[in-house]
Amino acid sequence: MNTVIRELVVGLWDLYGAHHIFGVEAGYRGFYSGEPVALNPKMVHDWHRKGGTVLETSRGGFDLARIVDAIQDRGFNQLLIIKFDNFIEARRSSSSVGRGRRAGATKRKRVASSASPTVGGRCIGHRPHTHSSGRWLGLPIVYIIGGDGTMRGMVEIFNEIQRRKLNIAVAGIPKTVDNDVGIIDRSFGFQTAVEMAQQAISAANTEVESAVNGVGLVKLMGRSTGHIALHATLSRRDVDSCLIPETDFYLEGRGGLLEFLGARLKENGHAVVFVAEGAGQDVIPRSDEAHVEEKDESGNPVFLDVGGWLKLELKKWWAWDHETELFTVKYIDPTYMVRAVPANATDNLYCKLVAHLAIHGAMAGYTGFVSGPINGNYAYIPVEDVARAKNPVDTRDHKWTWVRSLTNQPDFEKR
Ligand SMILES: Nc1ncnc2c1ncn2[C@@H]1O[C@H](COP(=O)(O)OP(=O)(O)OP(=O)(O)O)[C@@H](O)[C@H]1O
Ligand SMILES: O=P(O)(O)OC[C@H]1O[C@](O)(CO)[C@@H](O)[C@@H]1O
Repeated sequence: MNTVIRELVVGLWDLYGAHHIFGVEAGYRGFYSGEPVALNPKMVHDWHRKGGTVLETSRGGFDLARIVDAIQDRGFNQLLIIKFDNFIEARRSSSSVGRGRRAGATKRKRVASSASPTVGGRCIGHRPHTHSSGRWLGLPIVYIIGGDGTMRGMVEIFNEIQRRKLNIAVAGIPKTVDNDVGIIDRSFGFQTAVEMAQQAISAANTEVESAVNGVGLVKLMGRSTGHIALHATLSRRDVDSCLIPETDFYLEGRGGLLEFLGARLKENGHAVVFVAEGAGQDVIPRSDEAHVEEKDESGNPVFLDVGGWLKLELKKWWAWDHETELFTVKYIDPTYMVRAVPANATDNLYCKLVAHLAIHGAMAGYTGFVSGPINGNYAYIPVEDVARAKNPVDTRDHKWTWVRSLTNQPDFEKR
């Protein structure tokens, strides 16, 4: 996240002469409840080496009318909305607007503006250049970067801006560590998360190889998709079972996980299980019916803790079936560890590419688009398509087949 902000500020500053750039903190609500923070290349120069997000974050707070009012009233000229809380305001120096592709001769209205730049959420904006006549030369651009929820918010902001006939373009960069945004090849931050997950897996392996009948249980991020668990399994190889939201699994009986782990412990004396946090939600007993409805501030379902549940179930199983034998479960939950670190080299470079792609696309007059690679080709994609698209693990494709052959785990098909 910080790398994208850094690249946007430096790109706007150095490539397009945007010298009044501001950041706003704390989410979409920042449009209407926060004050912008002036940013410049000197200030952000080392942000690519920081984890987390310097401009703070939060969920929820999406109030469409107040957000677009803020854009309109505060004289936002160009905005980059990073993640679901960050906006960078920048300014195009010339030309016409096109929906997801360069419009032909769409005439751009020239709007006088001396308003100070506005930024919503964690926005970064700059004071618009004005022509010596005081006329404003550029076209305001709203850039939005974030996960599937952010993309849905972007569609609403874009449609409202269009409805109000505001002379503001909207651009976006998709981002979520789960890599659950569709159409684009991958989200920045995903490869860093997979790399960080290796540390948890190493620890699990070391612990269980040092124990008698040790089971290493690692719960990885992945609410609706198991990409991190899948890629961590393939890159580590010494995983005995990979459980993801896209596949069901069961514990008891023939072909169940417990039968499989019993055989592994008998054969090797230890085993490692990866479970994505969104897996097993339909097998965990829901003692508190109210819990079924729990949502986070953005309306996302709050999942039951599959890692804690599995740890208890494994312990109960062993106590029941092998009460005289030693057994231990080493449970590791690196959830925030894999997300709170600085971007690795690959992601750092990727952040620069998508950030500059978004700036150039917006400055070239595109609107309602998301920038990102499709089959390795960088593209501008209509935001509605990205907001609608999902990116589940395809359990029929080669990668999942590799996981199945590498772990030899059951197919959990109830017979
Ligand atoms: N359908 C929607 N319309 C408008 N705003 C939305 C919609 N869905 C989510 N949002 C808003 O978008 C923001 C981001 O959503 P959310 O918290 O789900 O994170 P996200 O962008 O999906 O990222 P991540 O995948 O990291 O969780 C939140 O402020 C939320 O209120
Ligand atoms: O920061 P929060 O609200 O706990 O969100 C955690 C969730 O965000 C994600 O990292 C997606 O960005 C999920 O994998 C994870 O469950």
